[in-house]
This record gives sequence, C-alpha cells and structure tokens, in this order.
Amino acid sequence: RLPPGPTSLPIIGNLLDVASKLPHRSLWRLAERYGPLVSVRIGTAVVVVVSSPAVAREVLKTHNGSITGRRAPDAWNGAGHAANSLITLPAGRRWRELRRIGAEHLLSPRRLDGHGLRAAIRAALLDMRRRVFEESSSSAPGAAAAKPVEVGEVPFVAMAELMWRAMFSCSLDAATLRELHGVAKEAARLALTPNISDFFPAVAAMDLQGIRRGMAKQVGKVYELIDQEINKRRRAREASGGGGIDDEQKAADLLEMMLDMWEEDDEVVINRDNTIRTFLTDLFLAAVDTIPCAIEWAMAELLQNPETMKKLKAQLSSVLGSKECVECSDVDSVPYLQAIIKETLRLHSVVPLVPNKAVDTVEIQGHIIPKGGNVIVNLWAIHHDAEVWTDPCKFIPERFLQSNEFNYQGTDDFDFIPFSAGRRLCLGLPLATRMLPALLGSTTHHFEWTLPQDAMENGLDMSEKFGLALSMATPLQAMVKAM
Ligand code: HEM
Repeated sequence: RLPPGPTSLPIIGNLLDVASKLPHRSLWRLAERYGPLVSVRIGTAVVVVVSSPAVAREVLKTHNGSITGRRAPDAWNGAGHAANSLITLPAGRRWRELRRIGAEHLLSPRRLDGHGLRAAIRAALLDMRRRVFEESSSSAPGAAAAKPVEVGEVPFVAMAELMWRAMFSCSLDAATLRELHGVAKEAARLALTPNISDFFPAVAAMDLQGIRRGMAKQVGKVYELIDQEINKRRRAREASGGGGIDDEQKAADLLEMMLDMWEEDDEVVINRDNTIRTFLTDLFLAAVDTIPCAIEWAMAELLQNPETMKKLKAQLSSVLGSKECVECSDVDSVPYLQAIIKETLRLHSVVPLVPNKAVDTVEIQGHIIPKGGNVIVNLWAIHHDAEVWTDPCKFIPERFLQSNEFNYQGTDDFDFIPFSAGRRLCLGLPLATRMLPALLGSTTHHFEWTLPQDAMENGLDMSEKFGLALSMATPLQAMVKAM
C-alpha cells in the first residue's frame, strides 16, 4: 500500500526517474503523472514525495509527530558535522534544547527587536547602503569603465557581518568575507548534491564522489574561524576572572550565552566546544546561504519587471521619504515590499525540498508510509500548484496584496509554506522575515539598478542551481546609480 510511483529497476530502483540537476523539478514531473503522493525507490531507500498543499498538511500537521525524523545526507558527516547539527539531529532532547537556545537567545522576535540586536541590524543595513553607494560611483551607467556589481554579494556581506556580530560581537575583514562567500556557496552545493553514498550505504565509507571530503573541507574553514573566536573569548573570560566581556555586549552575544551554559557533563547539551562550534556554523551558513539567494532572485525579477520596480520605489519614497535605509520596524508600512518578498519566496522557493523521515508507520490518504521511510515535501511543487496559483510560473506580487490569508507560518491550507511548517519549521523565520524586506528595501530605496547591456540585449539567465538553497546558476550582475 505504498503510494503509487514508477516501476523500479533492480538495484538502482527509480534512480533514472529522479536523478537530475534540479530534483525539485524532476519530482514535480513525477507528481504530475502519479499524483501528489508518490513513492520511489532509490537504491535501498524508500522515498515518498509530497507535492500538494492538502498532503503537506497531513505530513506537516496531522501526522507531524511521526514524520519529524531526519536522515542526514552523507555529505553532512564531513568533519563529523551531522552528529551535533540541529538541522540533522533527530527530534529528541538535544534537538529541542538547541532549538530553544537558538530561539531564546538570538532568533526570537523579543531578541531581534530588543536593544542590542536592533542596533546590530541597523548597523548592517547602513553599512550595506554605504557599500552600494561606493559601488554606485564606479558602476553607474556612463561612468568611465563602468563595472557591474555582483548583486548577491551585497546581502551576503550584510548577513555575514550581522551574524558574526550577533554571535561574537566583532566584525570580519574583507579578505575573510570573500573567503567565506566562496565557502558558503560550495557548502550549499555539496550539502545536497545527489550522492551514491546516500542510497547505497554499503559503499558510503568509500565516499566515491568525494562529497563528504569536500564538505569537511568547507565546514572546516568555518570551524577554524569560530574556534578562533571561542579561544579568544575563553582567554578574555579567564583574564577577567570569568566575567567575560562587558554587560552591554553580553546582552547581544550568542557565544557568551553558550559559554555560560557550558558544563562538562554528558547530561548537559552544551558540554563540548564542538557542540557550540557546530551550532554556530549551522546558524551562520543557514543565514548566509538563504537570505542573499532570495534577495538575488527578487532583484532579478525587479530588473526584468520595471513597472514593479517603479511601484516599489514610489511606495518606499512616499512612506520613508529621505530615510537612509529601510529598517525592520518600517517594513509593515510598505505592503508592496512584503508582497514582492512573498512572491519571490513562492516563485523561487529558496529551500525547495524538505527532507523528513517517518519515525512510525503512518497512513495517509489510504497509503502507507513505512517507519524509516524518507518523506520529502516538495515546497517548490506546492508553490507552483496550478490549482492554487493562477499563472504559477509568473512573477505577480499583487497576488499577495489581495489576501491577508498568507502569513509565513503556513496557512490552514498549506499552500504558501516557504519556511515549511510544524515542529521543524525554520528556526530562522523571525530573522528572515525581518531581514528580507529590510535588505531589499534598503538596496532599492535611493538607488537605480539596471541590467548590463549584454543582459538587456540577450535576456537574463534565470536558470537555477540546486543546493541547500536554490540559487541563480549565473550570479546576477547589475549596474547601480545613486539617486
Ligand atoms: C529565505 C530565508 C530562509 C528560508 C526560505 C528557510 C527555509 C527553511 C526550511 C524550508 C527549513 C526546513 C524545515 C523543515 O524541516 O520542515 C528550514 C530549516 C532551518 N532553518 Fe531556515 N530558512 C531561511 C532562513 C534561515 C535563517 C536566517 C536561519 C538562521 C539564522 C535558518 C535556520 C534554520 C534551521 C536551524 C533549520 C533547521 C530546523 C530544524 O531542523 O529543526 N533559516 N529553513
């Protein structure tokens, strides 16, 4: 009574049906043939794929308690990351405790809107604005040897700086930021690259594609930087007799909180430096991989839809006037900006596939999902469901102005769930929903962006690259002029 699906071949199962560089699209095509609940076999694994809002509701709400497990992709075993990673831990005590720490000390609305982090966010936005302004003098159309800006790098630097400040109360130098940009992109690519080791555990130890080794190298670079901060802080705490850094900093600093919780006791979750290092690496990579990707897609859409860009800029001007940057507290007063962010997250679902594992056998719509089976919710397919969305492949922000029904937590209908839903709902949602409009607003308010000549003549390459976040295959470049 498994859900329907294509006939599987000996040994490889349905590998040929699903193997593709863009698995969210190949799984979507399978759903068009077999329906919203499809099962495939890949090697030794049973994989059930969910592609409609109604079935997503069953998985993420009705039976959520039985489908919150995870099977860590082998890539995540690089540097032993999976063993402590909040993203891949099963939904047990350690996972709950790490989520609580993340939510209480960094990612809750109370912390984000509180004094320390609000100031850090404002500093990151102003700094980003200053950098775009500097770029504008060299990239303005007509400037001598005008050079385009790599658009995704702008929010990347802002998010990397913000996360570093929130975690360690210090900033990153330009060379480290450049290195981290490459590291984050490569880690995102490797994290979900289709890997023989995931489907044929017997050969996993050999790491035939070298994916685990590659991931270990990238994650290792972030570990190294984080370890430097941990060691520096431990020395500062020792020197000050255990008191750590000053109180004002402490209120905004995640590392300080985690060192305060640290106890050498197996019953305590924060009991080794590698728990702290893995946790901070997860949060850092999650933030710098997803948010900049979404901003890059939003800018690509705006650059191809001048009327939408014009309408956005007009609303920003009328609401914010000459205010330097768009802060998180401003975004509710610019509904069109919010609508553009929502439409971007729908059309370019930045996290397109959510991989869960059934911890018990579950029956959904008369079909059995066996205990231990993988359950992938295809958010991208849900966001392109033609029964829910008119012209699902078109960028139409106005659709989100017409209805208040779509919040980010999943509606009752589960048709707009870019951050997923249920117990494993994205932990970074409060940060993302503040930063996305603030970054996009601050990038466009007071600046005029245009496509380089070549893209204007030949069109923009909107193809996708699959990974931890779904990014643009060809990084977006644009010219910018200060207004
Ligand atoms: C555009 C921005 C973002 C999108 C679209 C997004 C989306 C998602 C999705 C779909 C999941 C999977 C949820 C599930 O398994 O059901 C997830 C998980 C997660 N996200 Fe995000 N995310 C974003 C930004 C962030 C940020 C900024 C952070 C942290 C700073 C973050 C941290 C996490 C963590 C830690 C998890 C794992 C939660 C768990 O397994 O319990 N995300 N995110």
